[in-house]
Amino acid sequence: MSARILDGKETARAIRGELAGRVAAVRDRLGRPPGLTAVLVGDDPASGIYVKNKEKAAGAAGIAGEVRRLPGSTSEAELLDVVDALNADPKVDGILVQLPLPKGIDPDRVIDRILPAKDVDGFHPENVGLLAIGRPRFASCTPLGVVELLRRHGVEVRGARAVVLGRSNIVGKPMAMLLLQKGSVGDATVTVCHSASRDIPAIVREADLLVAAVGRPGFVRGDWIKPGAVVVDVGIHRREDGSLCGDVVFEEASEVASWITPVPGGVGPMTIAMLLSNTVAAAERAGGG
Ligand SMILES: Nc1nc(=O)c2c([nH]1)NC[C@@H]1CN(c3ccc(C(=O)N[C@@H](CCC(=O)O)C(=O)O)cc3)C=[N+]21
Repeated sequence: MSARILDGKETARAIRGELAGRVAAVRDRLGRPPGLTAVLVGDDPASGIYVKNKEKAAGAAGIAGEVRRLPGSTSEAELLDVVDALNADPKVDGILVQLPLPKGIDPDRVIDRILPAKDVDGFHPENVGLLAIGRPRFASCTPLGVVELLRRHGVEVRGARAVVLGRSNIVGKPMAMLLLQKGSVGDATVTVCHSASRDIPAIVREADLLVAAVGRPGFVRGDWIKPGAVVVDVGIHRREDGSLCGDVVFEEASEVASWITPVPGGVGPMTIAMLLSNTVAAAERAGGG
């Protein structure tokens, strides 16, 4: 193991601490803390754990975090009514509808219904569009967490050849957009690979920065990594023995990379930290601030 660790757990803790002053200022100005409501439909156990982690982290940052748990039998119309009520609630600055949603509910229709100013996940088309044209408001939390993690470790992205594995709307595409942004966190030369890409190992071997978000355990092998490259692993999978692993074979890649994220303790905690940061930003804008 020669790579240095991009410690997401510690960095997320630091960010929560830094948010405290801004949270206090919101309290002074609005007479209430920033408010975040997560909506969880059904009882997917993994989603339940994530939502609980978010609730805990919100509390630690002085944010009023609430989880609205709805039965798996909830209809799309009922969920849209809940979103409407949260849109209209002045104590709620940020709304997150946990994905995936049960079959029969169209996630696009639900996301489109969230007030863009409360869309702290950054999934609403208006927020995606603002990011695409270089005027980011709320960017998707996972990609945002990745660039923040790199920035705080002094990893230079400018001019780097960045390869993103995966083209999802919530990770791959916004990740590419952020790395492409003009300015401090961006200015990379970005390639996005997906299931139809030819010879992915050859493309990855050119990468100074690799972001793996394919959703397949151990997809990226150590001999794909250019010596000295920076490796960010967005994947999270539970092995049969209960332990967690990512999209990258850590034991192999960490022999070659200069920096690498662990799983767990890398991108996951940063995702939650960015959700809190977006919520505080939403509260700062609330009531014309
Ligand atoms: N609307 C919506 N927004 C999301 O941001 C969202 C979502 N839906 N659906 C599910 C995914 C997944 N996700 C994670 C967040 C934190 C960790 C995290 O903190 N992981 C810990 C380990 C947690 C554990 O022990 O299982 C770590 O990597 O160290 C993981 C996954 C957010 N998601």
